[in-house]
Amino acid sequence: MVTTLQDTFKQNILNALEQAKKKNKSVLVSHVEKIQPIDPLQFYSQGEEAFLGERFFWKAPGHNLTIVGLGKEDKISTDDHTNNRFHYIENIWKQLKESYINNINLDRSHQATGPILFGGFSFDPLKEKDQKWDTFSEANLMLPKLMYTLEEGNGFLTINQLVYPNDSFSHCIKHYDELKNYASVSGHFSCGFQEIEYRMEEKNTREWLDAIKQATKQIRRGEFNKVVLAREVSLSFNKTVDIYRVLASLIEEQTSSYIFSFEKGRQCFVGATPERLVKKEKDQLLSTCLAGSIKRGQTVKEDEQLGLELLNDPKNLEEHAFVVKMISDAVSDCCETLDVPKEPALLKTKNIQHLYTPVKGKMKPGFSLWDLIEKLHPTPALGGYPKEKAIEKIRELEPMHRGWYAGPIGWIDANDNGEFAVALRSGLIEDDQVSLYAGCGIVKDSVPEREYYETQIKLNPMLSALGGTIHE
Ligand SMILES: C=C(O[C@H]1C=CC=C(C(=O)O)[C@@H]1O)C(=O)O
Ligand SMILES: [Mg+2]
Repeated sequence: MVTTLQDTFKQNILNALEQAKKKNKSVLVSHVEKIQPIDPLQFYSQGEEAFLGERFFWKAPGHNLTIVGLGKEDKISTDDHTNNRFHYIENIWKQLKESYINNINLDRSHQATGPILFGGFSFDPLKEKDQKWDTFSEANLMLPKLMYTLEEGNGFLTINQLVYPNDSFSHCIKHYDELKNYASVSGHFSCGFQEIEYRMEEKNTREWLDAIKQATKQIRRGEFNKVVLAREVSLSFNKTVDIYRVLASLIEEQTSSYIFSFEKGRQCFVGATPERLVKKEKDQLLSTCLAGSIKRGQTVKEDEQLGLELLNDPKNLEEHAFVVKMISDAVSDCCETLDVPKEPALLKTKNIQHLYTPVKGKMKPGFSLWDLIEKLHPTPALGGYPKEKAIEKIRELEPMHRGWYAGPIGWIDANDNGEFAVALRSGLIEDDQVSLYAGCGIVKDSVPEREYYETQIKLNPMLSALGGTIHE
């Protein structure tokens, strides 16, 4: 594989063709070039005709990184109903890199350029499948044909092309020229105001409230310490949901969250989550403990008071403490040093404030990003404590199927750098139908009605992006 920022594409194709013929198998050419920054959403929408159902969008909080992928040059997926899926993906990715990327020459100074996998995982591969999530595998990652990266204001275009032994040089060059055209966009995506009508149906609310009562009883009996229980609402719109408007609105409103979309055929999984699962950059590890919530105030003063209340509330501090303990324990084996603040701080999004403890580590050699994901998922911010018991309880008590809600979603590059977030504050869109999900950390002092109110707040980012009403 050859990756370069210079215009050596033709030479790379010649080399790749020679190697493909010699080995009698495909070789990946991943061509990266710096381009004038373009609007990521314009690029995304430009790919609609050719790549609908095979696109992704990812924006990290702030302005540091946005990536948009169009088309699937290769994919790794599994419907394996065991917990082995992270290492399954790791092994196939390793094989892909060995067979395709055999004279790797990456410019390592820019994040998320060259060959990367983007995708996600279901929350629980052992839970029986639900029809709604049929097309989403337990793990689904794609190597895009074409990818735009906006990193710190710099634009890069990556074209990934598998070159086969019988390909002709002219065919390969034509393919490249065609793909490059997708980056010829100008201006900014503007969504304008549009009235959208919808009907909302809450699913199994009574059962959900009962599940909380049952969970708190079992916690008080000492069966386990914490479980996160989620619920679902269904929305029916009077027309097909416009995914660009949803993303544009999330980008504008949810500036401290990861904005993501992953398309699978006619369905699109979208969200704005404030929760990082893990980021790995060389030997630096970052994870986030985010659990414990309170609404935002109407005034600066009220907002500060609510924040202070949260920082001192025993029930929320307990919810948070399980997450800090589990994440610190889970990554400690992989790290030479680990930095975990003793007290949580506040992380505020437009709609909600959370208790927040960042975890930083310097990794020991020999551990991969996949190892970290496997150890961390699900954290007690979306599973519970202890981990296995909590997953069992979710299967038993939660009256719905999570699908990819609360699963890891993100990207990894060819050098094992990457970042995965937890797919919270999310929904599955199919034409004019949307399912939204929100959950709450249940501990011994949880009150069902208060937890219900908390999920209402957590539904608001997606409801607002879809054009819906805010309940606060
Ligand atoms: C499970 C969700 O949020 C988690 C993340 C932050 C705060 C949480 C809480 O306070 O309950 C949850 O653990 C969700 O948004 O669906
Ligand atoms: Mg909570």
